[in-house]
Amino acid sequence: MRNFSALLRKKPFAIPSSGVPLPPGILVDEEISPVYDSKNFYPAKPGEVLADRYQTMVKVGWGVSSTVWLARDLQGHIEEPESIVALKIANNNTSSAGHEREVEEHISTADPSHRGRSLIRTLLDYFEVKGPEGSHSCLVYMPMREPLSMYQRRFDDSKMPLPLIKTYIRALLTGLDYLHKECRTVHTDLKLENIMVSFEDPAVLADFMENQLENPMPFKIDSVGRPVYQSRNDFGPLKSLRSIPQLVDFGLATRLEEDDDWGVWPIQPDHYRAPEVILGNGWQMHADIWNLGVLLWDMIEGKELFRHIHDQEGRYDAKLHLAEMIALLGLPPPEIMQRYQYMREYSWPEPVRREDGRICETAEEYFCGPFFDAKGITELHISNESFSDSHTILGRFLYEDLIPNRKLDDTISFLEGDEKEAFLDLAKGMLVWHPNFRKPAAELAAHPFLQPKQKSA
Ligand SMILES: Nc1ncnc2c1ncn2[C@@H]1O[C@H](COP(=O)(O)OP(=O)(O)OP(=O)(O)O)[C@@H](O)[C@H]1O
Repeated sequence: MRNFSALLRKKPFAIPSSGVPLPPGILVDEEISPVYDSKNFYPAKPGEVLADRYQTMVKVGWGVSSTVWLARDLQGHIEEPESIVALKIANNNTSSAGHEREVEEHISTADPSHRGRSLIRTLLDYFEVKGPEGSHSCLVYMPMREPLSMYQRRFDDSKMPLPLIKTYIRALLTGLDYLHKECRTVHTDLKLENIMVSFEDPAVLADFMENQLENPMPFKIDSVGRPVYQSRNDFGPLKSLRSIPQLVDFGLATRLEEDDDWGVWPIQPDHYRAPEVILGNGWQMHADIWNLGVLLWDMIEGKELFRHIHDQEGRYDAKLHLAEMIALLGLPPPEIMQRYQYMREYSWPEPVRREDGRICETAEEYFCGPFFDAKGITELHISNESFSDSHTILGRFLYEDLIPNRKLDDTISFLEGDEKEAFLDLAKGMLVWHPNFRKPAAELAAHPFLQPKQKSA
């Protein structure tokens, strides 16, 4: 029997394969990465049909081990409106796409009725494509407008309006509530680039795609003959503020099924790293709450909270980071110190390689500890100007001279009065040394600071 719906399927159309050639000497997109190896990337070109279904049109992003393309979905009736998807085409040598797929499939099915699920990017489809040097996993997603880092820059002074920021924070917390409670998954890599914003109006995407046909991407051919296209991801000015944020990139996410499952290896971008990760105390979902707590400054102030975490050569320095945490939050409580001393000797199940190539077996080696005095119980009363109360702790911080004179309350310039107080109250529920005393995502989402203001009659 003939399959009539297949006959009426959308057809690939001619797509100009490239625009202006770029000089071979300049590095384009993924080529910038120090670990770039051309043969690992799929040589995607505009106009090709992958998996007999997706016609690639324009490259919109790249990472160290993937490129991201917008593509027409040819499935569906010829008269149905065009459907555009985003394809993340992974390198042939990476297992992270398989892991990402597994986690995202779990997230899609854990509880489809939860409000937070729609605030997390999930997979639409998955397939493999053969390249000249092996097989590449392709993850298919809804197309999104841009990462939050780019969206922010569309506003004066890169500051989104406060009511909008509040809505976004509430949405991200609702997403995290789903991820933590229902999916028992830790994202581990929350940053503005991993929060993507949806299209506020379908016309934005339609106009962009139209424009690509008239004005194709510049490209170059690299030294081994692979075409490298220069990605385009500027979808132009906002038509409205009707976008919603989604948490993306689950390549490093970790599932912790049981209450006593712990992650021990290093996670999180340097600025957003939770203290339990640096101290080697083991981490769970609460590490994401710290991470988002730090990210609030990027969203509200347009600046990072931690300012003194790099040494003079610009390398991340964990002792500086802990010193700044102490300045902003006071000293860690005794339970954290006890656990730190107890875990210091703990070797990871597998060694971890640092960026500088050193192989490390413990958190202390990795982050260049020790950080606190191990000599029994030491009573230390801090009474310098930067601390209002005195604390009693186990073990002295070994780098007291590095503690900067900063207070959390002074880090906020964008808010005043009651708004500032309410914001700090929210943040102080997230930036807590003891992970168990950080508030869970659902409780934080209901915080008064995040609730829309009632309009007076
Ligand atoms: N659904 C999407 N719609 C539009 N653009 C996207 C989408 N997903 C990703 N991108 C673009 O591609 C870029 C890279 O995507 P993503 O963050 O998923 O990869 P990555 O994790 O950085 O890659 P890698 O794992 O290879 O390092 C994003 O910063 C964004 O610009």
